Amino acid sequence: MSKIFVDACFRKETPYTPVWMMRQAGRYLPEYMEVRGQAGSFLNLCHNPEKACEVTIQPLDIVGVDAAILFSDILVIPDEMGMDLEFIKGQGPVFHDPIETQEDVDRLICGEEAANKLTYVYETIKLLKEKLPEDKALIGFTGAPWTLATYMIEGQGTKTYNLCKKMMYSNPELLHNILRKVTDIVKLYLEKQIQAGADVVQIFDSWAAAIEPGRYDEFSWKYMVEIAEYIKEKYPHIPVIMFPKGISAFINMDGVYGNFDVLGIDWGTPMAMAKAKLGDKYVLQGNMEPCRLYSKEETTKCVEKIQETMQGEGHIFNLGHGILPDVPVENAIHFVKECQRVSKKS
Ligand SMILES: Cc1c2[nH]c(c1CCC(=O)O)Cc1[nH]c(c(CCC(=O)O)c1C)Cc1[nH]c(c(CCC(=O)O)c1C)Cc1[nH]c(c(C)c1CCC(=O)O)C2
Repeated sequence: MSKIFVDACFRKETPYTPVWMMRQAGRYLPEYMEVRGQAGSFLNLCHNPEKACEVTIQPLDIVGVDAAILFSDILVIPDEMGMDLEFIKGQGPVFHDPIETQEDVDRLICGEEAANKLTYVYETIKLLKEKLPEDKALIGFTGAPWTLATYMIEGQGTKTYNLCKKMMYSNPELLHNILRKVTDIVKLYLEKQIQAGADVVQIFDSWAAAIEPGRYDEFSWKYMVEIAEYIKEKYPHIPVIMFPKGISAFINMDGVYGNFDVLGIDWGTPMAMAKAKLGDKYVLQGNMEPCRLYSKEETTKCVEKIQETMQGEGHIFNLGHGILPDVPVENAIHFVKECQRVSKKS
């Protein structure tokens, strides 16, 4: 049976434009909070294939999205490289011993060895393949090397990225050594997700906009393209989605290149501009401002506007970044229904 989401990634005719939401499995769902409570913590939930499978499926049943995204986190990679991830309430993810020197990089577990430690992710995917309806696609994912490196160097989330940027401008070789190690693991990680059953993969570069546009290729995009091309060469039937958040300047400079299928557009980039520059080359995914979800009227207006721009051609509906924890579930359901309604072909 064909999957509408995979078809749309390859620009094939679909009965309507499929929709999913970044962070769709998460805290806005009371059902998620209940399972997380049973698991004890967010990381325990990631490590428990049965429960991770359950929360992956929740938004399909409750909100009606057209694809599932594996429940995990981008930071399980540095965790398994030996960096010891902790999620601290009110603070977010923390690595207590961030990377400062080449010796720190040399200590990291790399390649196959690190990728093989992520067995709980592959087990979750295998379980999901048994449980998901045949017409729903399963999206596997990873963080982009740059976004992962920001946490590995800063030790936590940051507003200024000063430690990363100090390294970028004063010791770029060290930064490239980190990016190289992470890239090599990510290639294997995505490959193993595909072998376990992922139908599509997305690379999240959430902190792309921290890099000045003229240096974005050098420190992030070229590594993302290397990963995408590794996957496309071996698994051409698997769509690859790139999500470099906040790169309208990069789009404007025609800096987007590479062998992948779908480009995720963040909410700060006008869809019409992305379409004019790249709509012939890539299917575009996005891009409602996630806070529109606080108002059903604003949601409808935005969905209609995106539909008017994209006309159901080479498009996948999504938010322009993740859904926030305090969004009413009924508004998320409204968003999904509206996307399916406005794009339905009669
Ligand atoms: C930067 C980043 C992270 N994680 C992720 C990114 C890239 C995407 C983006 O930009 O939003 C990706 C991610 N994180 C999570 C998923 C699961 C799948 C899905 O999208 O539903 C995915 C794809 C679950 C999660 N990851 C996290 C939660 C909340 C944890 C909880 O239940 O308390 C979930 C559901 C925690 C997390 N994880 C991360 C942070 C900064 C935080 C804490 C901040 C926050 O609380 O939102 C790192």
